[in-house]
Amino acid sequence: MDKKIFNTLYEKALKARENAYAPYSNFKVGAALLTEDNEIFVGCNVENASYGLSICAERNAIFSANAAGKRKYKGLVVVADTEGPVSPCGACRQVIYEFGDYEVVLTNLQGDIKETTSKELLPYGFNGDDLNEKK
Ligand SMILES: O=c1ccn([C@H]2C[C@H](O)[C@@H](CO)O2)c(=O)[nH]1
Ligand SMILES: [Zn+2]
Repeated sequence: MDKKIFNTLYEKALKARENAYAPYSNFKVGAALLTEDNEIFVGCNVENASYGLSICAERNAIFSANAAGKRKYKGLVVVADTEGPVSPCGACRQVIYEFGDYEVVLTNLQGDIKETTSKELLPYGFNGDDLNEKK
């Protein structure tokens, strides 16, 4: 990912992380998503007393972009206070995968970086094509 674009997304993700509502895990996560038409949507994790209802930062950002009608992305940056770059959960990998192939940069507060892609994060991923296979 271009350095300038990364820096912008990283700053936005850090800011979104500050808005995380994580009173149960105390694990705050932020995400920033760049659309193909250069808009940025952010997300943070939002937990719930009924733990299973919690939403991750990555899905929050992608759903927010969807709510604005944006479904084509160029890049996603995710940040958390982890020892190495944060690793998205399986549910988020599936949602990230839904919207094509784009750059994903996983980071932490120290600025450690893992550069990957939406496809690479979910090898042999399930996609909508499989739904029509038996027709
Ligand atoms: O990549 C990740 C991993 C975890 N979480 C959230 C879910 C939950 O609120 C908390 C602990 O799992 O962190 C994210 O938002 N993104
Ligand atoms: Zn997740």
